Formats: sequence, C-alpha cells, structure tokens
Amino acid sequence: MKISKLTDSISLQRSVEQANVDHLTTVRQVIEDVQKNGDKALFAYTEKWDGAKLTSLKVTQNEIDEAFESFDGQLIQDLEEAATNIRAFHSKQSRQNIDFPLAKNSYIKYQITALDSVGLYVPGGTAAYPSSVLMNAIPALVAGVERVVIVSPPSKEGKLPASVLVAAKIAGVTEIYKVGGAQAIAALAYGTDSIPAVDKITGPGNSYVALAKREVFGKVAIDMIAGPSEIAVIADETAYADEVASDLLAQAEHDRFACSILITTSESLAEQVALEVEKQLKQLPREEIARASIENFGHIYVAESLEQAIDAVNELAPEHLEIITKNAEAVAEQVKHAGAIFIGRFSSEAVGDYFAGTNHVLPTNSTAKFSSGLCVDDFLKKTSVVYYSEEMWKEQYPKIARLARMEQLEGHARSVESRSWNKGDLN
Ligand SMILES: NC(=O)c1ccc[n+]([C@@H]2O[C@H](COP(=O)([O-])OP(=O)(O)OC[C@H]3O[C@@H](n4cnc5c(N)ncnc54)[C@H](O)[C@@H]3O)[C@@H](O)[C@H]2O)c1
Ligand SMILES: N[C@H](CO)Cc1c[nH]c[nH+]1
Ligand SMILES: [Zn+2]
Repeated sequence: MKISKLTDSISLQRSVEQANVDHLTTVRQVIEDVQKNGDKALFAYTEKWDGAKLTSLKVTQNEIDEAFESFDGQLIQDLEEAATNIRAFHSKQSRQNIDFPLAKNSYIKYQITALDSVGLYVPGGTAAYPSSVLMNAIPALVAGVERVVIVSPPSKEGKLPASVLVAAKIAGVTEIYKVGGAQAIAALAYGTDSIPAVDKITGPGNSYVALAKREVFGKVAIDMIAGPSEIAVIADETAYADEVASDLLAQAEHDRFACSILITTSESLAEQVALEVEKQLKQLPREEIARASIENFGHIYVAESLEQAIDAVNELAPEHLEIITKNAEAVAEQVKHAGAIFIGRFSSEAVGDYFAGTNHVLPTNSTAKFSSGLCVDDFLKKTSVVYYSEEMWKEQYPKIARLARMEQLEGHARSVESRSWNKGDLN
C-alpha cells in the first residue's frame, strides 16, 4: 500500500471518475432500452451480464419457502437476531409529527404518510448480500410502506442466493425479481410488464447501479448515491497494525473500486499496516478484487497531528470512519462528515455491516457531506396542513394581500380577499 505524508489534497474521488464516464454511457443506453423494450431488454441484459437465461423474473413463493427450509438453522437464527437489532434501532426513529396550534382555533401541522411503493436494490454481482435485504427492508416496513419490492441479480443458474431469499422471508418481503444492475433500476423507475414501477428506489450497488439511480432521479425518488464501499481509519500508535489492516481489507474485498484509507499519526504504524495488508491479502478468497482495490485506491497517510487527520476526514466525508486512538469518543465528536463512525478497536465496521442495528446503506464518494445513511425517514413523506378559522382569516388576510401585491401577484391578493365577497356567509 502506498504511504505518503498527509497534504491538503486527499480525495475519495477515485480515478473511477474516468471509468464512470464509460459506465455512464452504458447505463444511459440500458435505461433507454428498458424504457423502450421492457421485459425483453431485461432478459437480454440478464443473459449478457449475469449469464442467466430466464423466462420469468419473479421469484415464486415456492422458491422462497424451499430456500428457508433447506437453510442452515444457526444462520437463520443469526439473521433473525440481526433483524431484531436493526428493527429495534429503526423503530426508535421518529415519525415525529409537529402539531402546531395557532390563535383562534386554527392550526398548522405535518401529516406524515408512508410511501406507497419502494424498490430495494440488493447487490449480488460478485457476492450475495442478505444483510442488505435486512438493511433496506426493515426501515421500509417500519415506516409502513405497502408495496416493498426487492430486485437482485441472479446466478448463472437463474436463481437468487438462498441467503437472500431467507433474509427476505425474515424481513417479510415477498415481491422479489431476479434482475440486477442498471436494468433493474430502469425497470423499477419506468415499469415493465413484469415489474410495475415504484415511487422510490433505495439500496447500495456497484457503480452501474449507483449511476443508474442518479439517472432516474426525478422520475422516482432515490435514497442517496451508495456506490462502491469506502473506509477511512484514523489511528494512532495505540492501534494494532494487524487489526487495522484487516479493517482496510474488509472494504477492499467488496469491489475493485472500493477505497480504503488509513490516516495515522504514527509512522511506524503506517509501515506495519502496509506490510500486514500485503500478508493478509493472500488469506482472502477474494484476493484478486481486494488487491485491485488496494493497489488503485488504497492509501496510507501519515499526519502531523490528530487535528490534521480530523480535518482531512471532514474533507473526505468517507462512507465509514473508524477511530482507533486514545480518547476515540472525543475524536468522534469532532467529525462532521462521515456516513457512519465506529469508535474504538472493538467496534470494527463489520459490527455495523451486519449486526449492531445501525444501517449499512451509506453515502459514498464524499456525498456524506450532504447525505445520511438509510433510515425510516427515507420511506416517509411529510405533507404540511393548514387550517385557518374564519376569525383567523379575517384578522390576517389584509397582511397576506399586501404581501401578494408586493410581489405583484394580484391574483393571490384577490384570492385571499375573495372570502369577503360573499358577506352573507360570514358571521
Ligand atoms: N455504499 C453502501 O452502502 C454499500 C453497501 C453494500 C454494498 N455496497 C457495494 O455494492 C457493490 C456490489 O457490487 P456487485 O458488482 O457485487 O453487485 P451489484 O449487484 O451491485 O452489480 C452487479 C450488476 O452489475 C451489472 N454489471 C456488471 N458488469 C457490467 C458491465 N460490464 N456493464 C454493465 N453492467 C454490468 C450487472 O447487471 C450485474 O447484475 C460493491 O460495490 C459494494 O462495495 C455498497
Ligand atoms: N460494507 C458494506 C457497506 O459499504 C456493507 C456490507 C454488507 N455486507 C458486508 N458489508
Ligand atoms: Zn462491508
């Protein structure tokens, strides 16, 4: 792994930027094709990129039940416990209503409603992500969304992994389609004969998925740009090099475009971590992916001070931030921009990826500067409501009419005044 001194300019904007341009061209063609040719295009792309020849996209109840019955009992228990933790944390998230009484028996408020339909993207190109089923579906169901749809790419045999179907059953989702990538996002946005369109698409995926979500935004809502995974670790001389290396590799193994960055105040830790990464890479079954990610987008920076490291992280706004230093909680309080923070050596990112109860669908590519991780609010809408009594209107309408005329909007002024035209109806 490359080691250099921390300067002002470090970035998560991977040189994928160039690759993204190519990916974007593909993504735009795919979306146009799905819009025009519907299911036919879905079948063609599924054969091209997933190697599966399908004649129908929908997973049957039978397939879900069979997967559940033949699945490892211990893993079902573990998934159920993870689901319980995720549900507990997300159930605490507010559907906070603001009831705001005004004078003269009037009021304004928010009316909070769940979205009617959402499409959850569950990645599956190079690995199965049952954990992403739970992370997407539980907040949607806690919010009260009626139609919750999962899309995920099938294997060459035309199947979804049993683990994904089991997690869907545990979460309580039954509408599942075997389609992934940009074509799945296009289908959810525009609808096809097999897949009726949804109102919002959430969930993580590779750069094709993330770009496709960005392209269909406006036709549907999206949660955020949750692309190839990232981690930044701030560590000082108290950290263990082998532990830090294992955390960097845990992200690198997700994707060739994943990004793992260590910022440390200890030169000696920097050197040891670099050696450890090389050693541990060989122990990973996904060595090839992890190595490509580390070689292209992995970096160790030596900072002059903890303050410099924190400033750099706030500039990076990484998807995940681990803090393995003395007084790590105090350091965490100084972080403004990160998708999720993991404090201390016993809270490695994998704890949150699977189990703690926080959400692992998180903003990447520095979008944590303005986006949050997936939560119940992503599946809710707030409609403002206004009720003015006649007395309230009588007192306020001249002010409102004046403001309208200030904007030279005579129609607005007349509209608020018009209630005085029919005097017979007033008290
Ligand atoms: N940010 C987050 O919250 C988060 C969470 C979990 C996973 N992830 C990320 O999800 C991603 C999972 O990636 P994945 O690839 O394993 O699965 P994926 O499901 O995201 O993508 C697989 C699909 O990509 C499409 N594709 C592959 N090669 C293509 C090509 N050459 N042209 C057009 N389309 C192509 C195919 O349709 C395929 O079905 C990783 O990047 C991982 O880091 C992110
Ligand atoms: N680290 C991923 C988010 O970037 C989430 C995940 C799922 N499974 C394992 N990890
Ligand atoms: Zn992970």
